[in-house]
Amino acid sequence: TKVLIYWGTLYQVAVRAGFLGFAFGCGVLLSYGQSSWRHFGWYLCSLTFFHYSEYLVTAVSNPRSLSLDSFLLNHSLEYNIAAASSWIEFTIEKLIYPEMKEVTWLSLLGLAMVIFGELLRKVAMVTAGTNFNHIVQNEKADSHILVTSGVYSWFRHPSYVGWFYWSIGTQVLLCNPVCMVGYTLASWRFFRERIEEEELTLVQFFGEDYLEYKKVVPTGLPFIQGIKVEP
Ligand SMILES: C[S@@+](CC[C@H](N)C(=O)[O-])C[C@H]1O[C@@H](n2cnc3c(N)ncnc32)[C@H](O)[C@@H]1O
Repeated sequence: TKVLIYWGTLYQVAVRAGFLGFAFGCGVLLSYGQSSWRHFGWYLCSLTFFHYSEYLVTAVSNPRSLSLDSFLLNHSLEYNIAAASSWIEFTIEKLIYPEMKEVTWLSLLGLAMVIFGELLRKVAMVTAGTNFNHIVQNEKADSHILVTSGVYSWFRHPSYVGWFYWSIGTQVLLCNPVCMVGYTLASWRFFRERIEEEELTLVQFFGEDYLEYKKVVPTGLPFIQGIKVEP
């Protein structure tokens, strides 16, 4: 007998979505159990929800840019190392000093940061619509317009602000002191560089309009000013 197997893109999407849903379910079980891994359950839910919703919101707000990469699961080697480091830190500290992982108020603060960051990022994606692309565009599409409304009137980079606080929030949630510091430094440096590159292209695309916008609206990230322009 012949068996037809479909290995196309939709299958690949389903595998990732199914895996994220399964891991999210494990997170829910851990969260509601009485085990001391409860806060790790919250973390697992936060992480898998983030990656799943990146795909979902891209599908809704900018479907033409949708691809397997929209899950952001293969962001970078550094991103994967950061994730693995936080699991290792959590496990080691939990073995040596279990009380450290039971600081519920700190985990709740982390969860609040995660929810705030997640919401801000997704609101930014929806607000920018087709102007939002996971891959920073080097050439201006005809349809690309400058977005300055809603959360873009608070910050020039609301989705990066959201992701920044989300990432630190995951480590506050896990009560991981080493990764809290590490994530803050690594995310800050990553976004400082990313914003400079991105604003270089945005000034090329929108000229005076972007410079005016830049005068009025801050980046949203602490101590990051964006590109410097000669007067
Ligand atoms: C991953 S999105 C991030 C957008 C923005 N930096 C943020 O944090 O919300 C990157 C794309 O957004 C575009 N972009 C950034 N700011 C924009 C704005 N104010 N209006 C329109 N497009 C923008 C860039 O050209 C780039 O292709």
